[in-house]
Amino acid sequence: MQALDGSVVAITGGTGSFGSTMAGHLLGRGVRQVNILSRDEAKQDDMRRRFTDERLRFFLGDVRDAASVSPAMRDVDFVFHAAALKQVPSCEFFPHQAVLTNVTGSDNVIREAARAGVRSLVCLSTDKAVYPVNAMGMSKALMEKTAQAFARNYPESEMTVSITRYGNVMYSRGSVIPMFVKQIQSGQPLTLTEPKMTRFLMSLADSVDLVDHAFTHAQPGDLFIKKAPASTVEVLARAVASLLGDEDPDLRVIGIRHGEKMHETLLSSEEIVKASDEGDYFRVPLDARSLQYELYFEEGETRISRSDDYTSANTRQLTVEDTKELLLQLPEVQALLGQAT
Ligand SMILES: O=c1ccn([C@@H]2O[C@H](COP(=O)(O)OP(=O)(O)O[C@H]3O[C@H](CO)[C@@H](O)[C@H](O)[C@H]3O)[C@@H](O)[C@H]2O)c(=O)[nH]1
Repeated sequence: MQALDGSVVAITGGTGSFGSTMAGHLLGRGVRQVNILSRDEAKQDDMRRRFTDERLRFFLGDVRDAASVSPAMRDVDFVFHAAALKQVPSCEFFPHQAVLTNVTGSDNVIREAARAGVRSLVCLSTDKAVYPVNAMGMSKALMEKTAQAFARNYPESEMTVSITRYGNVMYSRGSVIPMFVKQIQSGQPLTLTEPKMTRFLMSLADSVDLVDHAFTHAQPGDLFIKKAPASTVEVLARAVASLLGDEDPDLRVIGIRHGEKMHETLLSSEEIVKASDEGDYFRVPLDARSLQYELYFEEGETRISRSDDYTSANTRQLTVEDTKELLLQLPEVQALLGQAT
């Protein structure tokens, strides 16, 4: 168990919603210093003013440029790698940009962190990396492979690299929940891509817990998944509308967007057979075999057992009432309804 108290943590993409929430959480946990690496000086300035905490240090840089990553890694114990291009439609139109940031950039972060003597690095991934159909998911899948290859190829490294994989984070910037809120507030119909499409729903607080868990429990190359319920897009729209007092919202179906799946997969059946169930989490250990498969043949490594994928269609399905309950736990929804605690 590696304690975070008194340690120095670097967060790539540290001004984004994940990164900045994680920073606030870590400051609360008593870390000595948090290095924020990001590209946008205006967002850094906003964050500096918002936090007014001397333990925050800001580094301008881009994960694509290894030389700009290295200063943020100096004397760092833990790294949370959240920098990414993560909008599905924009990555679909500019896939090579996704490769540069999500694959090459991740490789740079892993190398620079290892070189700087970091103890543990957690990479942030997404359900869209499993059986990927869009460029964002494909690039994140390659990021996962890059992290696992580091663990496999450098077993002597002092650094533990692990991965956390999430479903949709509720109320994240540009996502469908704040969009539904705006549509209701301005009296417009709610636009549904496909009413029966399902998504895993997680809060930002849940995702921070998952990173914390990985920092303190990971073995090299581990992949962690938090179990989560799911709802259909229609249920989500009705729940948001109902919270805002509209029990019979006007729904308009606009059709599936570029690169979208009807249902997401958090864990493939191939991963499930290797995973251990740790209560709130699944943990998938690294397949640490080398390329010399014949060495393992005799030991009968193959353990094939039939299993289903863990998907947003077969996890616990939320009703409108369940979804409302989940939404009411979000600080953004509490603020919206004037119930901030
Ligand atoms: O007008 C709209 C827009 C979206 N949706 C649907 O709502 C769901 C959620 O959409 P959105 O909030 O845009 O999230 P996703 O497209 O699922 O992907 C988001 O969530 C991923 C996992 O958190 C992140 O990795 C991505 O960056 C982010 O775009 C999907 O089923 C969409 O089809 C609608 O019904 N109507």
